Amino acid sequence: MSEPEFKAVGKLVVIGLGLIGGSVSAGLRQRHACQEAIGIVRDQANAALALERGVVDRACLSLQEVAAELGEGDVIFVAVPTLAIESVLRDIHALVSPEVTVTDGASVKGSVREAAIAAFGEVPSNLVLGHPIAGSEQSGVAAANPSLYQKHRVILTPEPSTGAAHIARVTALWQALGAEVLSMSVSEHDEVLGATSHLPHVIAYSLVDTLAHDIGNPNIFRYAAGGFRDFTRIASSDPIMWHDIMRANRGAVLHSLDKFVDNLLRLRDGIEREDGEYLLGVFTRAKAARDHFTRMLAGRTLKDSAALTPIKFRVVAGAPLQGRLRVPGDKSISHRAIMLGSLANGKTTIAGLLESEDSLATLQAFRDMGVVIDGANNDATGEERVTIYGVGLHGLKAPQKPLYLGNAGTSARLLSGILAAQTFSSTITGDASLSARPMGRIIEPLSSMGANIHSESENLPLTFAPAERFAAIDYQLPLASAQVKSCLLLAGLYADGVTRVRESQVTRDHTERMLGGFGCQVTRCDEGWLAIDGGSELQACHIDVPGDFSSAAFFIVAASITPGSDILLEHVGVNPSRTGALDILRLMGADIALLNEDTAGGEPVADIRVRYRQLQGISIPPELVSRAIDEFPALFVAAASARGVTELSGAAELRVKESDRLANMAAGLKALGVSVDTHADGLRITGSAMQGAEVDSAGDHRVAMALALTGLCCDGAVTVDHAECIASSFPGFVAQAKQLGITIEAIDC
Ligand SMILES: O=C(O)C1=C[C@@H](OP(=O)(O)O)[C@@H](O)[C@H](O)C1
Ligand SMILES: C=C(OP(=O)(O)O)C(=O)O
Repeated sequence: MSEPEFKAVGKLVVIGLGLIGGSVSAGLRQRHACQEAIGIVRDQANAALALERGVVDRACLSLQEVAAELGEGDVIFVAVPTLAIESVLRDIHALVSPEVTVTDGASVKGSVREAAIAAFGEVPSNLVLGHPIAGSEQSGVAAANPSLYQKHRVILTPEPSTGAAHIARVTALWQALGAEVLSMSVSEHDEVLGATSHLPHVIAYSLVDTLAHDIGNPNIFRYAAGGFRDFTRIASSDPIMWHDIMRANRGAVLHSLDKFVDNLLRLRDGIEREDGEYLLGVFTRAKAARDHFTRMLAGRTLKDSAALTPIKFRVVAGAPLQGRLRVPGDKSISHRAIMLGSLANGKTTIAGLLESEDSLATLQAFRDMGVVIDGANNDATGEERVTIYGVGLHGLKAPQKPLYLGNAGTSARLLSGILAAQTFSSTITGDASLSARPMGRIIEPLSSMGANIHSESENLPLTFAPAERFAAIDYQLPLASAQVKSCLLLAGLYADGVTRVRESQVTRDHTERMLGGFGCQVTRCDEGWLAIDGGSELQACHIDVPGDFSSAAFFIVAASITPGSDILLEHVGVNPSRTGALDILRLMGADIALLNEDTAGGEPVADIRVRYRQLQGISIPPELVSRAIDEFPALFVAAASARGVTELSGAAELRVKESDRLANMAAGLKALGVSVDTHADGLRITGSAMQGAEVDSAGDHRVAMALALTGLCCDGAVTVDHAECIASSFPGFVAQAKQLGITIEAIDC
């Protein structure tokens, strides 16, 4: 490694060369990030070992030997067991200049602060308390590892009086070791660590101790398989250190331990009573939480899409598209299957559920309301299935925290219809994009049913309080929206009387169809009114989710614009209320055939064969707009590669999707040299040759995937920034695009 231009610290003195202290010293030495690393050790044997292993430049038996050499810029790192810290701090107070920065690595911060007050009479401004979250069950200088802190977190707990220069120096020290530095208060730190680190150690020690002593059977360890080994790894940690930690953080550890014992007793009771549902509830909730946590650690989180690992797409024109594949499950149908399965009586199974950020947000929301959802697991045929143990219309439980719906508009609006009618309060939140989307469209009709909804300027967060009365309404939809229609049909399940809704344009009818599958008929009355009876119970069923037409649309356009292409997309949902894009593309001259037409779970499905044919610009018939609403980003790319002009009007809704899709697609296409004029509710695109450039998804999954398609007909590569947002609907987009022969790379930023 090359020598850095400046040293993070001057001289480093580590008092206590165990795993923690030894790794700091070895790491800074290896990175040439300190002038000299000096270890203060107990005895000659440890001194010799530390020197031999290259952990320090110099080893001494007492601080006194080096104290006089130290001044501003130097750092003393205290890494002795927690209960020995006070006497070390007394030595430092007596021997060392207050200009020297002092820090520590103890797991409990409250007791170190008390030790400092006992030793110095206060927490001195040169003492920066810290804790690296990078322990291991190994101990001693022999375990010192220069990379131990790489990509780990270090929590500093500075006091208001701590000197800024000292904090900066300690921060630089940890950053030089590759760690991420966070800051929190002493009490917050001890509470969090009590629950997440100290409690698991108590449990691991206790479990091994129970098996070792109480059962008294030596064979027990001989046959202890993976589970035991994985679970008890930390019971091999240094007993003295953990003895000290438990005593030092007694209050917080007892608090977490009481909660755990209480939960364990309830689990014991559930096992005794053979309460399968309770056991499954605990286990599936725990598995979901643990999987969520694993995803978070991997940087793939159901959180703000800003927290996903950033990627760019790079696409270049290449060979024709060839081959066949099945796109993942339909997003709209997946949301509804989770919702209705949760509200049904009995066990619903779902095959082909979409596992994307949006649908998983819905799934998590119902888990947060006490619904047991298991899977996806392989069934006997090898197919992945999700099982939902429905709680009935009135069985949801109050969530303990706001329901976080990420980027999912469908989830927010449909769920609102359900939450507005519950007897408990709840709040829904979302990422920045979802928080900017209009919610007045559902607040207004739900409020007229009696719902009690609070929001600032009709945006998320929305808070639902129990309604005094919840009554059916007749509602003529003022805009074309399947989400609003579905929200009201779901609310209608809970309302007194018959709820009626009427739409003036066709929108997707998955809710109506699926309610029928759950045994609750939505009646189609005269003059286009849909009616649902309040109090209709839902009966669990099996749902087969077809491939998502909106995801397939990207490949349909890709094959239509790439000369020589011929692809087959299998088992795609072709519900006529969704396939306006097929009509539009056919009007433009596309060669698309539906084969093997069938139904699955009450939805029409087919294999879609697409062959290249030169497209022509058209004026898009207004009656097709609501049936093609999500496919416009892809259709705009078809228009850009077509001969002539394509015009669209009556599509103002595109401005309030995950982003303003008219503006963002126009910006992307213009950057490639296409002539695009936008107006309030549409645009005009003149097909032309395109030049590769860097374009931006604006965090919108459909814009990201549509702009990627432009690379197929550009002269030069197209790079799409902020492409990680595709996880909302189609996490496997790149892999499937490659499978069809598209030359696309996802580049980590
Ligand atoms: O009901 C649904 O599943 C959806 C309806 C449409 O939204 P609007 O109802 O806002 O048009 C669509 O854009 C969205 O992707 C999914
Ligand atoms: C608009 C979309 O979804 P939602 O409204 O559920 O965020 C979409 O997927 O294009």
